[in-house]
Amino acid sequence: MANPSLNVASHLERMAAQHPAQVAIHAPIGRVNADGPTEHRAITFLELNADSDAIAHGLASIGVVRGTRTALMVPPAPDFFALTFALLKIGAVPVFIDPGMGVKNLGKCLAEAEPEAFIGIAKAHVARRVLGWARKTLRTTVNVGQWRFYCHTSLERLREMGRTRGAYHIPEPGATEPAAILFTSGSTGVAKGVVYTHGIFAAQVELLKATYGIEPGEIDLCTFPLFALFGPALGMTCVIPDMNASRPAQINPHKAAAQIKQFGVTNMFGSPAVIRRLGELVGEGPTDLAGKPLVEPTPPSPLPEEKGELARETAVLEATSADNSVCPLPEGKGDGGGGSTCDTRGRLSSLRRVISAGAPASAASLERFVRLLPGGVEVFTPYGATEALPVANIGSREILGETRSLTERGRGVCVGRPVGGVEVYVIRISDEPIAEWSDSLLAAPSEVGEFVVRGPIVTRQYYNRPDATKLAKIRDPKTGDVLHRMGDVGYLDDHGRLWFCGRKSHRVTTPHGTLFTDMVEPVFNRCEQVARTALVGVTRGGVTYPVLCVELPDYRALTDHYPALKKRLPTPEAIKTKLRQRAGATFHTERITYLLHPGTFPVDVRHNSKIFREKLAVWADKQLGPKWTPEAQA
Ligand SMILES: Nc1ncnc2c1ncn2[C@@H]1O[C@H](COP(=O)(O)OP(=O)(O)OP(=O)(O)O)[C@@H](O)[C@H]1O
Repeated sequence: MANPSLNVASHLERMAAQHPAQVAIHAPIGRVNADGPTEHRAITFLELNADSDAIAHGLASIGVVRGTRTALMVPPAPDFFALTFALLKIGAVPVFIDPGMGVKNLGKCLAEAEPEAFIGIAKAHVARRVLGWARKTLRTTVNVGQWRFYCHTSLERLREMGRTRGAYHIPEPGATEPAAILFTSGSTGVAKGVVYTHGIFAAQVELLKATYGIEPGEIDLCTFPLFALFGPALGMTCVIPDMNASRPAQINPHKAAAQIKQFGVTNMFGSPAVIRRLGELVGEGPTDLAGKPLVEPTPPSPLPEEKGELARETAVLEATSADNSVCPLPEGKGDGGGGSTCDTRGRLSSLRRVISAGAPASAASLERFVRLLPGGVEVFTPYGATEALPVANIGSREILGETRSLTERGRGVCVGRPVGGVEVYVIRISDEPIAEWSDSLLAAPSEVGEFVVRGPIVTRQYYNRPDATKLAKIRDPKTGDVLHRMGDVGYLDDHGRLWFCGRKSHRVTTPHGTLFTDMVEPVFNRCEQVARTALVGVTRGGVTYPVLCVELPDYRALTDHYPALKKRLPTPEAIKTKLRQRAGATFHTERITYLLHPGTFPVDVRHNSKIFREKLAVWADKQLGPKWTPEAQA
């Protein structure tokens, strides 16, 4: 007996049968108007389902069949949804790669994924042909458009071929049958292709529904392409934003707000970069890349005053977390040049929840953004990775009201409690493969170790990367389960909450102990004289020393906003004095050397937040010179 519910595409079929007239997609016609409504094309569930059926028939007749790996390079517009569901219905294996990772890496990923078919817009085909992407394995190419464009066929032709053939019969998928290959963002090396099975997609849909209480009929502004698939599967109407999906940090917040208001959007999936940009709607001037408002720099203050500063911040925090129902905009900052929409007309009052995934979200940007939301509405920041998502969940109320102040004291970043059905263990840190699970691997309670995840959302392997698979997976001989090593370090607290302390590969092992990036950097990041910091290790004579690279606020934006400040910017020495004061207040940050970085840090293009610490370590090493040691410097 077929089990269609295991195939995510069967949710679309069900919605088309039960709610045929409900809109599945609102796609803007042309650019979105930032000041008011925009004309959108509405596609109902019935239409989307019929379109994906027609395309599925067309694809099958040109040889794209169950198991055919198919690279899909199409922006998240209606065709993307129809094609994704068509491929899933067939049982073909779509390969999703983020074009934002750059042409060189794209080529490597495509070679590794060995796609047999390639469906893309004309631009993607030009790149494919010029750069020879996947030349060895491709058999079938489809141009997304009216014309063939040197491909075997066009999407329009496929539609014509399948239009009269009715529903596509979805074959029964096995729970472990590959459903898609999704690439990681490649922030610690070349991106890896993660093999998703039908069972994993089905579990993710159920977990997202249960964790966030998402109901059919909700309206979603989907600014995160990976989640675009889940909108229709959860019965939500998807509003397509006017943005480059590979550059979420460039989203125009006013356009997003206009769409939220036009459609009464209730749910938003987004990356932390989107949350930071939407926070600008509060209208209090520019923020740095960590989402902190750029404020007038003050000269370094002595330690006793810092205690007062902490108390002041705590009071502000408490006030914020107690009541976010009133938009605390200062007088006169409402509709100024910044175009604030945070007022009685502009609050994003239809939103019921916001889900920010993919990278750490800074507390500062959450703090700003929640001021745009109705009272009681939270921003959730699920923790997870392409290989296992979601693993844990926490909301902005708990972060801003409690955990943030501990983060700033060096305790790591709280990423919440494991979601239902997912178990998280902490094992002793090792860089070696671990073939079999055993309880003897477990770290001591509260010791920082590597997170290991067990559950229905855990993927079992990377495609074509046996070495990476060996390093990341552990088999449990008792149950046959495959557990995933997150490559992240942290610990569990007494309340069962996970505290993320950084990437395992970014830890700095010194003779005085091991330092973890996310236990060190937040201590310094709250200094207003810095934008972000990044901890790296510099090795001299076999000894590794901790070095803190410091990114300064964007002083140009700051002085544009506060011209009077031009003459009062802090000197490098003043900044270092401030950092030293901070370090002295926390036991594990005392022996650090500071290095001011010119310009912005190298970061991932997608989120603008995953710092390439490997690159910074090389830079720091060069800056300090071969003869440097902290002792010699002193
Ligand atoms: N809520 C969160 N808080 C802190 N970090 C997070 C959160 N969510 C995700 N992350 C970080 O993002 C990582 C997962 O990102 P992703 O799967 O996109 O690939 P990547 O790990 O960045 O890339 P690669 O594995 O290729 O280096 C997690 O392992 C974690 O380090």
